[in-house]
Amino acid sequence: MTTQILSGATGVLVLADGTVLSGIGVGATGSAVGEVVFNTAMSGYQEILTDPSYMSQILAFTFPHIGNVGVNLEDVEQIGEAPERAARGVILRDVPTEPANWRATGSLDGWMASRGVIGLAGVDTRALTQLIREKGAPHAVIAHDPEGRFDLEALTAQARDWKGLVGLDLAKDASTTQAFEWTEGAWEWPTGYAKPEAGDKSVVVVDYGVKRNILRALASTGVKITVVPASTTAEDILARNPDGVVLSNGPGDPAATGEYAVPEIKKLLDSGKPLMGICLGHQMLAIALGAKTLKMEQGHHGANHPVKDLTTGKVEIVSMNHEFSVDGASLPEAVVETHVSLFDGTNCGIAMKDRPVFSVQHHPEASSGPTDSLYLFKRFVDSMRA
Ligand SMILES: NC(=O)CC[C@H](N)C(=O)O
Repeated sequence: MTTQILSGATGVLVLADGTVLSGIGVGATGSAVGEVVFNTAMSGYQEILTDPSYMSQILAFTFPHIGNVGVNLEDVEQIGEAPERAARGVILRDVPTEPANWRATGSLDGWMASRGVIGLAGVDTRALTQLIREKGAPHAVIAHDPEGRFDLEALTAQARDWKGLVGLDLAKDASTTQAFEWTEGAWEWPTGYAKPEAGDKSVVVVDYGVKRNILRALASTGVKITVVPASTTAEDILARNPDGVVLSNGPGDPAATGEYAVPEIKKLLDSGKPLMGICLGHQMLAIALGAKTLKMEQGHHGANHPVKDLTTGKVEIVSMNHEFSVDGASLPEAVVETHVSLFDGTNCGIAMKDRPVFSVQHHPEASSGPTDSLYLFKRFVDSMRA
């Protein structure tokens, strides 16, 4: 890969080893440091770019045409007013064209600029993806300057000095600081999927960086939802007398957030209440049960990942976004492995043998991606009603 900046370049990606990719800056100007990951989804860029689990990451889309339909305020966004709680950098093959969609309220470029998301377009994303596949997710700085002034040495040093995601608790920054009731945004349950009916049940969602579509999916079952901060104690959660607890997705290293979250999850387990974990919530539930988590060589980010449900034998195509995973070999006796990735065999789900407690690595709320695993919300709601 090149270490030269092409003439006329207004954006760069500088890796910790000194590799430089240059192209056209889009979105916000300035620079941001993070780990570069690639996402293979072909649609849903607005949902992906507002997923809090991408905090401290720079996202390269493998699909070349991103931004064609612009952005709209009606489609699902995973975060409201806190754009810093998501990916801070985006890498694109093509410069986004003028939006062509009757629902568009603006361009991707303008939306990124207004949210402080720095973009770099016109780079060889296939070569970048191959590099990530060979060497793992590199630490890097993405920078955009309309005048094309880049201090490559300083940017390389910044990338090299960044400590990375291992050991980093980001949930505390992604989480709400106040408990609140979620009353908005139930959607119509898609046809063809048995709709969970929660009746008068209530849940507490522990927000480690929760995607709004998890709340919307739950709201669609009729359940009463209280969202609480990541640092909430089990005592405070149980004092709300919920019928079940959801441990949300979120950014960062599960072992780091687990330092304060896992002792509380253990107490929630002792309460015997139904528990459902998603992604970071899955990883920390596994730690609470005695398993280990690892930084993956190849993370999973996309909307086309095959996962096998080992209890039914069915394969579901799912949305994925993770760089850490539960070490399937470390699962304790009390736990069964319920799902595995058909890409690399990594663990994608667990359940307790004797309690209504389960979790998955993938995203049943989709957003973006297919809805094959929506049944998991039904499994959870049914366990609260049982
Ligand atoms: N989507 C998530 O919750 C991600 C969990 C965790 N931060 C990981 O990268 O593995």
